[in-house]
Amino acid sequence: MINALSNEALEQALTTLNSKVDSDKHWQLKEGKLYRLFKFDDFSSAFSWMTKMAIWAEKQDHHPEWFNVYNRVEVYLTTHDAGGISERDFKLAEVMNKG
Ligand SMILES: C[C@H](O)[C@H](O)[C@H]1CNC2=NC(N)=NC(=O)C2=N1
Repeated sequence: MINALSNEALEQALTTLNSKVDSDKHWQLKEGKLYRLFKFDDFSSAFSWMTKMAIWAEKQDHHPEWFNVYNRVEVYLTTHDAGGISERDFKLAEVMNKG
């Protein structure tokens, strides 16, 4: 079992995550989930990134909710088991930022 982060811990973790990257790479809270838009050069680049992330996600048993159209991937992270956003979502967000 894993706990959802408190609002305070969530804001703190979000600030730390975003402090490492430029503002076009920032995550935000949307619909109660950790959200970021990723943009790639083309579909091939987007999909190869998704494939790499999918393999990592499967190994961790923690999976993204995502929507791909051509070179754009919208990612929403949440932890159903915790009923909110947990450390696992922030770990996955870090991995996704690195690509
Ligand atoms: C049974 C299995 O461990 C769970 O359903 C896992 C699978 N992947 C998951 N992915 C995400 N994002 N959140 C979860 O709570 C979750 N739970």
